[in-house]
Amino acid sequence: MMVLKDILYKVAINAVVGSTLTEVYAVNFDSRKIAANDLFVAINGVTVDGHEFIDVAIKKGAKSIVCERIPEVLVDGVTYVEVDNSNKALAIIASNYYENPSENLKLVGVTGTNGKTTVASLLYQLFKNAGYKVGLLSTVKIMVDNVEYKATHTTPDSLTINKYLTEMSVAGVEFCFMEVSSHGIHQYRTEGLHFEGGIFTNLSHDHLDYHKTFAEYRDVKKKFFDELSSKSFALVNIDDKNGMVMLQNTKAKKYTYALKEYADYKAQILENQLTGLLLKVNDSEVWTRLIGNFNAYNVLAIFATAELLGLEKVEVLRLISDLQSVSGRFQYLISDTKITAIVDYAHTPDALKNVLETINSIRTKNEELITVVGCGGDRDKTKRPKMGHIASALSTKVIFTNDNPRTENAQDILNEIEDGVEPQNFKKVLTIADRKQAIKTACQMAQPNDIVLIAGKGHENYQEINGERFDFDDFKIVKELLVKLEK
Ligand SMILES: CC(=O)N[C@H]1[C@@H](OP(=O)(O)OP(=O)(O)OC[C@H]2O[C@@H](n3ccc(=O)[nH]c3=O)[C@H](O)[C@@H]2O)O[C@H](CO)[C@@H](O)[C@@H]1O[C@H](C)C(=O)N[C@@H](C)C(=O)N[C@H](CCC(=O)O)C(=O)O
Ligand SMILES: Nc1ncnc2c1ncn2[C@@H]1O[C@H](COP(=O)(O)OP(=O)(O)OP(=O)(O)O)[C@@H](O)[C@H]1O
Ligand SMILES: N[C@H](CCC[C@H](N)C(=O)O)C(=O)O
Ligand SMILES: [Mg+2]
Repeated sequence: MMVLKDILYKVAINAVVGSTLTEVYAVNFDSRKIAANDLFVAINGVTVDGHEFIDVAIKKGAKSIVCERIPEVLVDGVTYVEVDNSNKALAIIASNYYENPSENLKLVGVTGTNGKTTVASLLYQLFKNAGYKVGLLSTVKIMVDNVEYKATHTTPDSLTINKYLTEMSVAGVEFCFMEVSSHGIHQYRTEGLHFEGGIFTNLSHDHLDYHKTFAEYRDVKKKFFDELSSKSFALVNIDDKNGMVMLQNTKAKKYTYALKEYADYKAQILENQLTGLLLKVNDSEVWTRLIGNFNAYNVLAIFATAELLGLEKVEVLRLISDLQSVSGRFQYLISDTKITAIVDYAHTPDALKNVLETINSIRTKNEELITVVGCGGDRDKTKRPKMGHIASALSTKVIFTNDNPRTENAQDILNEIEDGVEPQNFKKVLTIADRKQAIKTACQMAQPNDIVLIAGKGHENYQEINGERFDFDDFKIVKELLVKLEK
């Protein structure tokens, strides 16, 4: 329980009607979850306007309302607080309500189009192996040291973030690594958090349904670095031309990493195999089980972050060589019949291109690369032909199939993917809407030493069709099919 006035500390307020001495039992932004004496924050969302639910919230017992427009008809005994942006206010309220848990641990945010889950999860793993209590907020899962929770978002809402950070701080967690998505920044989910450091992996095409232009998408990411404090570090991939943009206005201490450009942290790929990478990181050699050029960037980011957080270089190198790959990120198995199946979360044109180029750099000419891929519904449509083009150009055979159609017509999505296929590649393409059937066909087509790539869903254990989630796990399915085919 807290007094409204204290919960509103540092919130930019335009107007108040009622008393700020009102007691607040809990904070919520969903009227359906309001209980007696709660504070309801009305948010003008993407689909509906939370202001329409102020009455419902009051009927359910809300005694304080934070909103962008004070309603014309007021209810006695209720305090109304007007702010410019409810999402932003909610984040500051969340920090106040949970007593600023981000200040009790070292919080590092990872942002960029690809590699956030990989970098954050591997940092969690590395610091755990170094003997620390660690937290993780990621697309795949949330970890409060050893306790696992289901993740619903890449970056949860600000109340949820602060709730988990509190749990972490109570559990004695010293370091927390979290993914910071562009939606998260744009909706102020990370506003007001104290970050010890920020990492920028790269920027390429994604979410242009939500952010409209690439410049807007880039500037949202940049805002995260603009808001870091002078005591924090900003670590950016300088081989990506947007790396410098991220550093432009930050007050944080600036560090760069790169494979190509001059940088504070440099890596060179000495060997690139299906079993791992041999890297030269600054002056030291290190072997990692992670596969593919892009993972050289991820490993370098991890090395730099661990050093910036105070770990010894020799120790960090040893820990890097012990890292296990992240579920659904280039996760592979080799069947008894010598077919290699790879499950990867590549769901953007850039990630798909990287994964295919990596496989092509490893496989020999007479081995086929059969790719099974689709695109999610209710998401950026412009990436569909691009992914169709890339998949068909860089594979020897490709089967287009459903990802998560969500509320869209699955066939329309497949048509849009096919639109990107160049005429000379038509002969490589099959379309099998049913994902399981598509994976099965790929496995049946594969000969010994061929590679089957199943891209787009990675760790996901469901397929969402018309708002309903069905059990579906690419890795489990391909594993079972390959075993069956062996018999
Ligand atoms: C498009 C988007 O980002 N939507 C997020 C947004 O919801 P919204 O704006 O649609 O909410 P809304 O339904 O319009 O409702 C507006 C407000 O009215 C309230 N409401 C609504 C109904 C009611 O009866 N009573 C009530 O009070 C709602 O609680 C809400 O506060 O705010 C919600 C609360 O924080 C999020 O859960 C929700 O994420 C949805 C589920 C989602 O799918 N988001 C994806 C796109 C996302 O955020 N992805 C990124 C990762 C992207 C990446 O790959 O990088 C992520 O960080 O997860
Ligand atoms: N540093 C990188 N650069 C380019 N591609 C990468 C990089 N790291 C991983 N990838 C590719 O992108 C895919 C997604 O990786 P990851 O899940 O780590 O990204 P993410 O940023 O967390 O994605 P999301 O936005 O969905 O949370 C991987 O499966 C791999 O194909
Ligand atoms: N975080 C991403 C994941 C996309 C994964 C892909 N399988 C899809 O469903 O589009 C998003 O929500 O856009
Ligand atoms: Mg992620």
